[in-house]
Amino acid sequence: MQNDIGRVLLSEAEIVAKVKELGDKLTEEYRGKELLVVGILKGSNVFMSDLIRQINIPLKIDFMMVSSYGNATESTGVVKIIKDIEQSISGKHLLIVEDIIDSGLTLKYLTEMLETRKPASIKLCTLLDKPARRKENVDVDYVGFEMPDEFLVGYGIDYAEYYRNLPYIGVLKPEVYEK
Ligand SMILES: O=P(O)(O)OC[C@H]1O[C@H](OP(=O)(O)OP(=O)(O)O)[C@H](O)[C@@H]1O
Ligand SMILES: Nc1nc2[nH]cnc2c(=O)[nH]1
Repeated sequence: MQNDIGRVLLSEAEIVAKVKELGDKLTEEYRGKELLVVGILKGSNVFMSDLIRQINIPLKIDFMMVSSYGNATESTGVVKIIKDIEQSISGKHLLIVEDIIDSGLTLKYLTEMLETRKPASIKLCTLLDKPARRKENVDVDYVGFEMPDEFLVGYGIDYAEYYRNLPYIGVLKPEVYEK
């Protein structure tokens, strides 16, 4: 698996430091508020697990699972909800956690849909952002790293469901796609 990585763009240590920095900011932002952290599966799983342990106030967690990419490297633009949040979000402060924002199609759809359920607020936190790829304008409140327009894997982010367990973010060697 490690042999398939052409270049490491973000090391494990850089990610750990950034997650701590984000956790400190979120602790201050949500102190005294009823916080529900919602991870968008599957990609956010690794980031979310690390992030919530750096937020030092009471909080609840939930997950949504949506599908927009399948095994493709380009968004299809069609967002399908596979698993929904299992509790009422009315009056709660929602923090949506993503691993990566690319076209913005997934979050645009999700935030508009969740707004109709009348939460107290919705904010977005993503580890990685690729602003050059944006097709829909979404306001992202917390961004770990801005990334170039390359297909990334690792730290929860997959190619054909593999590489999610890499502790760093990298790009694959071109020959991996030819397999
Ligand atoms: O801004 P967008 O272009 O909409 O892309 C972002 C979405 O793509 C990725 O998920 P993916 O569909 O690959 O599913 P996964 O999280 O299960 O890997 C990522 O986790 C975001 O949810
Ligand atoms: N694996 C992967 N999925 C994505 N979804 C949106 N952007 C990306 C990316 O760079 N890599």
